[in-house]
Amino acid sequence: MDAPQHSGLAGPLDYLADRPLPAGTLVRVPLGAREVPGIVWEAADAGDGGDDAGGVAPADGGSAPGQAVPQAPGGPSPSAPALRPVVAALEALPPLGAAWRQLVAFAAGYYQRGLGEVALAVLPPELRRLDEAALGRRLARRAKAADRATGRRQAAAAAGGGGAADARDAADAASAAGATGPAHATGAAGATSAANPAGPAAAPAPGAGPAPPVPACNAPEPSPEQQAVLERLRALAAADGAPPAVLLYGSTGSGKTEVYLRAAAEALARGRQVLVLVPEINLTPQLEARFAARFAGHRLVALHSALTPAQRLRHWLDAHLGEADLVLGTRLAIFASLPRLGLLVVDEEHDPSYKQQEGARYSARDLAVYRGRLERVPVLLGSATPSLETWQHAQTGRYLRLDMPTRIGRAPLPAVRLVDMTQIARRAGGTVLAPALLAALHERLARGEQSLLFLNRRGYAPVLQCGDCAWRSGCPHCSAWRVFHKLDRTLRCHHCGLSERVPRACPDCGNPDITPVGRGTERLEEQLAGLLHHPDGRPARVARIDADSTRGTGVLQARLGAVHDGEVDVLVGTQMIAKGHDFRRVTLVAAVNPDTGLFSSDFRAPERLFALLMQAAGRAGRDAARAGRAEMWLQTWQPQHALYAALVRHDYPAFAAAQLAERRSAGLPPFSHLALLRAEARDAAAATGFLDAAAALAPTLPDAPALLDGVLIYPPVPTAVARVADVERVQMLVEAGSRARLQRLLAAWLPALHALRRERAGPGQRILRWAVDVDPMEI
Ligand SMILES: Nc1ncnc2c1ncn2[C@@H]1O[C@H](COP(=O)(O)OP(=O)(O)OP(=O)(O)O)[C@@H](O)[C@H]1O
Ligand SMILES: [Zn+2]
Repeated sequence: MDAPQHSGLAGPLDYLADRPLPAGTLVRVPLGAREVPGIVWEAADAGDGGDDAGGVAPADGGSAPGQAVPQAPGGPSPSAPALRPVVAALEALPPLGAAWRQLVAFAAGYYQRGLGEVALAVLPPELRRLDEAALGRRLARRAKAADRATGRRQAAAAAGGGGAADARDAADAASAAGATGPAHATGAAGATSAANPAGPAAAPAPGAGPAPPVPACNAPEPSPEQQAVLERLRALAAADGAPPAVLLYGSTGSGKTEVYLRAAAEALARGRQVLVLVPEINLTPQLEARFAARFAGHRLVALHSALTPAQRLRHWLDAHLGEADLVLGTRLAIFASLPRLGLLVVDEEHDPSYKQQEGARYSARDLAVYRGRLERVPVLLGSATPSLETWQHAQTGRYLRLDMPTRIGRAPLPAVRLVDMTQIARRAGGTVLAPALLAALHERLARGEQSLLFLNRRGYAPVLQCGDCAWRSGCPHCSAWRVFHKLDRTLRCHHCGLSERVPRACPDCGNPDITPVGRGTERLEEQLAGLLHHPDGRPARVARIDADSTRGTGVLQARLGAVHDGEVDVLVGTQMIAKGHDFRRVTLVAAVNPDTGLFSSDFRAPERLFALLMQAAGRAGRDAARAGRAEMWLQTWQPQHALYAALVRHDYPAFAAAQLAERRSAGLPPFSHLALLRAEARDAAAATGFLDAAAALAPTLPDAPALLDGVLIYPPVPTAVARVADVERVQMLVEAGSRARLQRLLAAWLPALHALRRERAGPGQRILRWAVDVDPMEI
């Protein structure tokens, strides 16, 4: 669905129902000539005859704005045009709770999208396709399976388990109450509050009595720092009102995950559900294993985009029906419906992948903070290198910062060594690794330790070139080079996906001598295989992990398993290997060419590079017994750079202070608030023209002087890769001193841009699409 983003046009529409439907009920409604899924957003007033379903947020609401009937809280007003009836209602499904609807409404408003668009986009696609009968069958099947499981669990509880079964029963009962639908006009609210463990059937209320026992299964004794953090968290959970978001600022390997596990155990013991967000799908299996091992008696489900549609629906229902106690997922899981949510964890909160980059461009991290406040549950943001926004909030006291500076087992952080590449004689083909680094790698091989080589560029070489003429392997459809992949002898564009066999000779002059320029992970792997050997002459076992080498289910997990089992001596990879992994035998991490991150036009590039390198360094020396020898090597042509100087001292606070000072003087976030207007067209002039016209519209808006006070609208510029798949992309930055100002302007301005787009239909004016990105991550 190519739903245009549209603000202000996409509030709920009114429909008729033959009986009162509780808010949060999934329905199918007519929209224009089509039938679309929708959600009852506001139940009609029970006193008005009960024939109005209230506002419905249809999936495509607003794409037919002429249909929009303003929401009339007291039922249809006499002057309103005839309402169309709801086609079907999925009454077997407990309605989506008030908190969930408020989260979605907030996200739609804040990120300037249609309500129905966001609401339906964040539900499992399969759910939208089910009809009442299919859903009924599915729920009946689940109920049967659940009965069997409850029997098993009650037996287990009798044998000494905790209050999980009780809380589950309460949730089941609540779901059942919600599912009766028409008889309970306030069913939605009833379901959410009944599902909260406040009733006698539930586990002890927060703060009642001493801390509940934590299941002891394979849990280490917490360190003093972990202990202190957990005590503070306990106090927060027991206090009245919404707790502040907590930044868990802990070194790599300080045991943050162990804190999540224990905080989760305490929430579970209170009968609550726990949501844990991780930045990348490929980090979910290992974390899932850790949680599953710890919480054997609890239901744990994953929610991410790599699930099959059927799995995603099943897991979503587990969460929504209150049957899953723990939900572990990537950014989309922030919208999971959790009737008894008690704790939100955002691991590696600084990670850019929490920002959705298409459609509704939301930040799952920011929404987690909002959701925590809304539902009055603790939010734990964990990082060794927090985002500067979060760090600033911790400085000003908006978030509570809890520190864990010490690595488990008092292991020191790896020593950081800068290799000054300007001092190393250039050889033909480029120096792969500095001699000192090569020697350090051989030391590890001799001791039977592992090394990680990190290069954030996949493929064999980023470009091929002809030795005779000016030909280079450009992409015909993008302003980018096509990357040479040697293994399957292709030239591939990483932007549009175009893949072709490598030509035998230069397509322009016929010269057979075309050569790779630069180095990607494939080439690094190949070169290392010839360079590295054990003391007895055996070649080193080199493996590679990047998006190319790990296609296919299970490949990545198998390869990671080989590293954990010691079957690999040197692991080469992209940022996929830098994050999260708890490798025990790695004592050397090297960044082969990190400088590329220093000179980006994006003001967040240094922040991202610093975090990535700190995180990569954190993969070394995680086993205290070997940590004394752990090293992080950086090959750089910029040895004096302040970023590296801070990295050598492991000094995130100094780096953050310097960056924040720069941002303050440049008026950049977190000291200002940004939105990007993007336009795409076949022709760059049309995209630029649209944005210029949009900028010209702003001062003509009603109340423009007040709206534009303290707001800067910059001239449109091409994006970093300006053309992708023959589409030109231009963006325009809008900067405001406060969030509220930015929101006010966008809410008034964007609706006018829909009209503008329709007007600009002339030759050379047409754009393909436009969108707004609030709090953009990449500039
Ligand atoms: N209290 C403890 N006693 C002993 N071992 C512990 C303790 N806490 C954590 N560990 C172990 O220390 C290692 C590092 O812990 P963990 O993975 O939780 O760190 P982290 O802070 O999440 O790391 P990173 O941010 O680098 O991913 C793990 O192997 C974990 O099992
Ligand atoms: Zn391309």
